[in-house]
Amino acid sequence: MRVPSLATRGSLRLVALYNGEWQACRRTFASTTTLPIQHKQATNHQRIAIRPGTPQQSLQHQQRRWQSAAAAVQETAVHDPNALSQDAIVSNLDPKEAARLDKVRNIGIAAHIDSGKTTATERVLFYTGRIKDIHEVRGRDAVGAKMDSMELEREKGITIQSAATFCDWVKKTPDPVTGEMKEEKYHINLIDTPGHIDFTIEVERALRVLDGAVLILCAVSGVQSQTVTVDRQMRRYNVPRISFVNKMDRAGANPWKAIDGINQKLKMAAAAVHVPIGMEDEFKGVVDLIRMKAVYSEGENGEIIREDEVPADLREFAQEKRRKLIETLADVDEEIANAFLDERTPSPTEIKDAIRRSTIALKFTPVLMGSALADKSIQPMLDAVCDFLPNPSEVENLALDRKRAEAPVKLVSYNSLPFVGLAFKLEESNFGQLTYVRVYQGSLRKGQVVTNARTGNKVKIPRIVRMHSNEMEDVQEIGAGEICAVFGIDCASGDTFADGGLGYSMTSMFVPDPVISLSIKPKQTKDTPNFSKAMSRFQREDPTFRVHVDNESGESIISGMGELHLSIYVERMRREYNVEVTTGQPQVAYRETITQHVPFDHLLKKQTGGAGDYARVVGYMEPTGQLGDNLFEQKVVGGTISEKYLFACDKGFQASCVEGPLLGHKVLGTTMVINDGATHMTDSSELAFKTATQHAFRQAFRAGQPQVLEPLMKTVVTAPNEFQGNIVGLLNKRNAVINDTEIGADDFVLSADCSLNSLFGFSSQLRAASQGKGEFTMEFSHYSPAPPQLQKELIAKHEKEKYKR
Ligand SMILES: Nc1nc2c(ncn2[C@@H]2O[C@H](COP(=O)(O)OP(=O)(O)OP(=O)(O)O)[C@@H](O)[C@H]2O)c(=O)[nH]1
Repeated sequence: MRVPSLATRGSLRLVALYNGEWQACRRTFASTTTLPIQHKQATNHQRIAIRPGTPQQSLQHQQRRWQSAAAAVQETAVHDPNALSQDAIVSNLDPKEAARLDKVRNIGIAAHIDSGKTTATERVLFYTGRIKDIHEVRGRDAVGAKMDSMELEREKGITIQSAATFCDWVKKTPDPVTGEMKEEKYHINLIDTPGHIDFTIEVERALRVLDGAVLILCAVSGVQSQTVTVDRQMRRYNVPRISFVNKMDRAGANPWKAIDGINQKLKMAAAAVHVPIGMEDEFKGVVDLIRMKAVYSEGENGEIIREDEVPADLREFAQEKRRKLIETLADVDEEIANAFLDERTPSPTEIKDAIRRSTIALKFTPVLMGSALADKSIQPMLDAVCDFLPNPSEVENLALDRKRAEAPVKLVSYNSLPFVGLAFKLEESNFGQLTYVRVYQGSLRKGQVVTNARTGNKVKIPRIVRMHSNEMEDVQEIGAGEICAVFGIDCASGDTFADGGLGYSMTSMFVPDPVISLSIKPKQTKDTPNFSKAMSRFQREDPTFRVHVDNESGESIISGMGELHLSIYVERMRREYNVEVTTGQPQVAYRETITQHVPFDHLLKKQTGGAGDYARVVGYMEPTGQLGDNLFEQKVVGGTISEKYLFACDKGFQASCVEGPLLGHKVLGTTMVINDGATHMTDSSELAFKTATQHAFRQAFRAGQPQVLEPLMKTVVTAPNEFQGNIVGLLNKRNAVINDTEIGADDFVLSADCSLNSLFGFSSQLRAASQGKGEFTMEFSHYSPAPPQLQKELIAKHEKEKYKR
């Protein structure tokens, strides 16, 4: 193992623990070393100490030393990742750099459909001075909210694409002793995400790159189906969240039900940090339970925040909820637990610190309350973002070092370290392709040359902008831990960019498989070039939107996450590319599998003059057990088939799985084992073994009691109670399995598993059965055998089409 780097120069000493010894680091500084190398016995692993120079040295001079030292520390980490921890670097950050990062927040707003994400973001932009007026989603002025910039979003009143913006929030806190107001300015990068599951990739990639999130819940509905999905996505990327119960002005608002939902359905410890003052149309503000102060939103747009004593009629209730908050914190935070055991009431600062610690540790979520539409209590939510969500240096981000067998390396949001950034979203704009980049380490400057880790291509960054919905602001440089967009780089969504020498790449986001597809073609052949352009752009921008040409019919098939998803692209094609298209019936992404163990012994033997084809494969096929990935195994003993030919067999198996024998859909949950065979001295070839395997696969598959599988969707229907009978009837007709029904004061929520196939046209029937008041969401759950009659029909139809061709 290499001795870690050692840097000593002037009075700056950088010492690192290595093999149980403290050693000073020497690297770039070796030639100018003026201090002797330090050797100290130490027992404490993972500690790095960087000591500043003497006070006589200029600040700038010291600063440079700090930066070089930190670069050396990271170099040490690269060679011996165990030599230091991120905490060590962070705790030794240049104080100026640490102060900058402390005031940066990268957050996302995510929630179930229509919970008020865009409306809340509009208020955030207004109160931070980014926009001059407030415009509503589906508002009467027909302008639409700032973050819904796409024409279709404004028309439909839904968010389709996530939109990024940034703002500065000046947090005002009274000094606990003097009562004097202290102002702190925070820089917030914010992404508003869509709620519809059809656009789930937008949430996925936003959460991949954000450090914290605001989970919005509706005060009437509480935890809803997509809240559960968003919760899952937040957990996937370890994103700490604060929760905001919105719509407190609505009739039937009940924030305590929402909090129960977070505790029970999301299994996340949650407690209110607010108590509402007034409810429904009497909602005026909140009691801050940490400081025990009433906070009113006043003025025409709630821009004036007035603090007062807690109203007398709420004091007891507020005390009870404060105790509940402390109790919940005691379960997740040791310091509060100790105070609780000592029967001591923790101070407001202790409570605040405990909320911050446990939120960042993903053990707790503080729950705030307000109403975005009624302009109430949004500023306290912004304060909570600053108080409880992490700054970029408090989040662990790893890259894989490809030069060292993909060993994980911790990235540090430090401007002077080599640059590492992740391209998480692509968008076509009037000025060319726009790539959103999260800078994890180092800074990115205009004109800088960076390397795409996937392709190895070097690119020069021609232009950097900060996005404000669809507007942009040019910047020369963007610091570590921030989000920006760059023009003129060719890449795919999820690519890592890094400074030339670094072989780092970051793991990308989770991309769900499409579940629905339809055939599509332009109505007029003259539109074909524009049609192709649109298709390739949409595919580049959205990894859940796929296009392929069907081998048999020659038709273009688009696939995506749901009917709405595909219909939005069809509509965008018309509006943005002037292409009218004809589409076929939506098709379900079926799968095929076998249900029985089948042995095979297949011989391919052809003699057509010259060298022939010879390959014999023997083995068996069987269900893998779960409907997961397919598996190829070779158990050949005695070398009857060489490695090279077995590799060809594997290829043949993989190719067979792409188009199943029943319907031409993908194969799932099938294992093929080859345990014997025969090879001919001259006639065997890789092609012969690949073909023989494909033949054997087809025959064995048909003999293995094959089945057509269809996607089952987790379906959640919400409607007024009086329509429950009608709706249950509708679902029964579709053979849905009803898992749960929750009856509220006005509405009921029904969860069922229903096949995607039987859900086509469901939305219009639901509307008819509930006087337009019912809503439903669906999300892919799992594959399950299709009903036998449907399987027969599908197979017969496929055979007929094959025969026609
Ligand atoms: N009563 C009431 N209505 C609200 C409130 N906040 C938002 N709304 C309304 O709820 C509807 C949905 O609001 P949006 O802000 O578009 O919700 P969203 O979560 O961004 O929607 P999607 O992104 O499409 O999922 C709009 O009609 C808003 O006016 C609120 O605090 N109170």
